[in-house]
Amino acid sequence: MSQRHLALTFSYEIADKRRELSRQWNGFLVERQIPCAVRPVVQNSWKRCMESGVDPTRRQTTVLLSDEDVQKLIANFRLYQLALPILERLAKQTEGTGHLLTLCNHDGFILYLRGEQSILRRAEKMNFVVGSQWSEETIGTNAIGTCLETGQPVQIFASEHFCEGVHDWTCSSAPIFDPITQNILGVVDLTGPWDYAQPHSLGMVVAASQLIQQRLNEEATRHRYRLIERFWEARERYPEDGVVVLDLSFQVVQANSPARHWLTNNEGYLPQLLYQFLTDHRSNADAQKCKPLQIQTPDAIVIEEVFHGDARIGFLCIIRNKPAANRSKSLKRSNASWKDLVGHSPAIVHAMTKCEMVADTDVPVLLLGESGTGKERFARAIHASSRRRNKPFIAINCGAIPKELIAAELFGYEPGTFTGGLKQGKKGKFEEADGGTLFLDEIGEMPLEFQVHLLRVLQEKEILRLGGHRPTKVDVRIIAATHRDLDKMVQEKRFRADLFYRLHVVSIAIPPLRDRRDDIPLLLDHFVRRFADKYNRPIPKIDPDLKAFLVHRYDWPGNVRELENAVEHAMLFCTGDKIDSAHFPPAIGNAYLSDTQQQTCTLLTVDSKNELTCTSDDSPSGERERLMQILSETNGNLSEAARRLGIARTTLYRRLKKLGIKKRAIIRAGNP
Ligand SMILES: Nc1ncnc2c1ncn2[C@@H]1O[C@H](COP(=O)(O)OP(=O)(O)OP(=O)(O)O)[C@@H](O)[C@H]1O
Repeated sequence: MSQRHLALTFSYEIADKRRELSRQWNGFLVERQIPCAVRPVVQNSWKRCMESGVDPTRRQTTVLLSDEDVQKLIANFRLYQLALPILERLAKQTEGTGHLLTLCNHDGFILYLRGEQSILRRAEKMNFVVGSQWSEETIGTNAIGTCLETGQPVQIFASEHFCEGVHDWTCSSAPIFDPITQNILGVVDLTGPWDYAQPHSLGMVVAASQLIQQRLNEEATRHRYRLIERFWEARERYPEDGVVVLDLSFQVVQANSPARHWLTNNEGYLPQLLYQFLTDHRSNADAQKCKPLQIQTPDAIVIEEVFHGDARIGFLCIIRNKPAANRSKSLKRSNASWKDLVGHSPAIVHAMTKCEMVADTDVPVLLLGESGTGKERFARAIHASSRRRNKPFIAINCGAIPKELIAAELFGYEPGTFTGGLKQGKKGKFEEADGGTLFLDEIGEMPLEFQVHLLRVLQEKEILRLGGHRPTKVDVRIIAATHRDLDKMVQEKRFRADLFYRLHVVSIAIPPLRDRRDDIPLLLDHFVRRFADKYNRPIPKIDPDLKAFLVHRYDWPGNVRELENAVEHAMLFCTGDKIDSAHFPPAIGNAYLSDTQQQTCTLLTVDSKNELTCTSDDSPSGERERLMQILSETNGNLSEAARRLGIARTTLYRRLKKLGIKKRAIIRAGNP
């Protein structure tokens, strides 16, 4: 069903029913003196439901887990055991009120459900049972789903529910947060037939969630103490080595100074190792009821799990006193894929080294940099030097796909899902990239409401095609890129924090060209050779003044892409053996001409005492001193002086000659 069709259905077909229910409900509210205007929280939720195509005529949620899957979720849901005594007590207190008490996980799956049999039977009609999902996406506006979306306690009254099948109910939910990451862990909810509803229900779930939150915080503090205790034990045992303890979200809890030093020099490497450790040695189910595991990595880092009772609570890492920090220096650029990346500036070599260090792992990498700096080039090089190199590299620009199509593009669709869609259905990019790498370019442009779906796929490693019922496992390494400040977007709530942390296990900054001018001559030569080859012609030379301008003074707002296009333009228009400014695109040609004018305005001359002065009236008075200073600093070395002035040596000679500056004046400046 198309968005438009849905919108029409929403507005015409069920509007009457909705109005009738609203009237009854508002009457009920007025009777009890409760304000009854449609609230922004409900309006916003309806908008989200419309946008994600929820069918308002839906009568029940259709996402239901098997008993086995429910047991697995409960086993890994640390909140469950902790909340159980509080929930059991509350269930007793609400007996006879016609309400059902539930605890749901962060995906909105009901894992705990208590209440009277008659109400449970009524609720079954809309699939309100253990294992069913109550996210907004599956069953529209409802307290559980809306609370998960907004992170706020909420009560949703009868016809405020988006889907028809839930109009006879009123529900109240309050969230519980992870004390460390502040992500929502779950939701406590009270649901009952709308005519039994009480505004107090919201207060009750808020009180219950606060009590559970308090238990969680106490537990987190106990875990932190245990981690710090483990740190001190290890510190005494390994006095020569770096010692660091980290919590489950790989945040450093405590580190000694050798470890802090190592962490600064090897930013992002430890989370990558831990991620690899978990992928290689532990499934989630193992994390409980088993013994702590200890391994030593080839670069002499010992990783040991830290347990508290049955539960894993963090990691202890011992960085052996071996110069592991030099590891990056000894790393050889082994693979041909890196040879296509031109650059020898420290900034680019640092980025390449970091990329190569993580290339052969499966950790997600986030590449940060302005447009045209080479992020996709880096992503391809990472893929080509990983063990996935013989599988597909699929790139997708998240900013270039219309919002409505993004789910179909990434997850694919089954036959007959869309009018106008392919008859046989279509694979999404995740399936296309199976076994290989998926490059999510411009990830900052990913619509906020879609981010939760992407996060789920990254966590579950399985996708559900649109219109499909059976999820498909996918094995994909994610590399994402953006020119935006994602940190800031997270603070402004324009990018989900949980997705951000998932994507940026390792983040690598690709510097703009103006911050690595040393690379410009190499890149100019590289592209001149490449286009000479492409257009089958001899290699021309770039005019030295123009080259000096391009290397030292032009700003390159479009970075390497601009440079590449500019050289291709020049190669197309240059027919002789020398490229000059007229062959470059007008923007660069004009910038060069105005730069030359500025340079020649500040003419040098020599006074009667054979000393350098400026003739330009409007030239700054300090100019003379500056030039003398440069000649003095370079000991009269004209090549070096030209380099510092950002002009070609021939230009400096020409000017000196034009101004009649004698060798003697230059030598004097060099030997004051
Ligand atoms: N270090 C490099 N050596 C050689 N070519 C490069 C280098 N960096 C970038 N390029 C070339 O510059 C062009 C732009 O690079 P790329 O598309 O990777 O940039 P980007 O940062 O992904 O840009 P955007 O953010 O706009 O997508 C490409 O043609 C690429 O091959």
